[in-house]
Amino acid sequence: MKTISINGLYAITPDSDDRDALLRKVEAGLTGGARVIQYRNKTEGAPHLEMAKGIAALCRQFNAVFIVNDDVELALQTDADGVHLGRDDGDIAPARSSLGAGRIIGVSCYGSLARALEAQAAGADYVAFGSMFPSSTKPQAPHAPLSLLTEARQVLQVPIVAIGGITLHNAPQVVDAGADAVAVISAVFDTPDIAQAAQAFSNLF
Ligand SMILES: Cc1ncc(COP(=O)(O)OP(=O)(O)O)c(N)n1
Ligand SMILES: Cc1nc(C(=O)O)sc1CCOP(=O)(O)O
Ligand SMILES: [Mg+2]
Repeated sequence: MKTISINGLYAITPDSDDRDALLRKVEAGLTGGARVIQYRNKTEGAPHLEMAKGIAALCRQFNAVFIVNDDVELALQTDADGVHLGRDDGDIAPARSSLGAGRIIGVSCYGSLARALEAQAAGADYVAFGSMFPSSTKPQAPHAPLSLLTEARQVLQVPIVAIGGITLHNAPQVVDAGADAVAVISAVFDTPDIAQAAQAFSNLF
């Protein structure tokens, strides 16, 4: 049985409507050592079920954790390890009823430690803080300071994920501040050598 843990490189897929191209990218990320893959694809009309099923199979092959963004139903349909929920994606309780105790629920907490404490109390399995740095993927994301990670580390029991504008250059600060995992889109997937980028992030842990 696979041990489910949230640490190391947590790679999040870029928007895409090309299944085969996306799967090649994800495979490269896994080859480089990504420990968690989140299927996040805001492209309308993309073959979401087929893409997510393909990524689920790759994650099984590499013994990595597979998380679906936003969509509890898609997580169930693809036998994902869990789901990631933001403030517009529904509450933890109904997601837990659907997913059961064995699957992961991750929750976006932006710059709010209070939200993270609430999420932990409501049964979240990990929390995410961000945006740590300006993000070209999500330029309007609210900012979370590095000191929040350190503060959160002292009071939370669940793993802490940092997200937003994380690069190979600034990731060491995030890890030193207390993150268990770095969630990255562009600095992994918008690079000419995805496996090499993923390996460099993985080497930080
Ligand atoms: C690991 C992780 N952290 C934060 C987010 C952002 O979630 P959300 O605020 O719901 O925004 P969208 O990703 O849905 O645009 C995430 N997806 N993953
Ligand atoms: C999806 C997402 N959520 C964020 C948050 O702060 O909650 S930042 C973000 C984008 C992350 O992409 P990149 O690694 O390219 O900056
Ligand atoms: Mg969301």
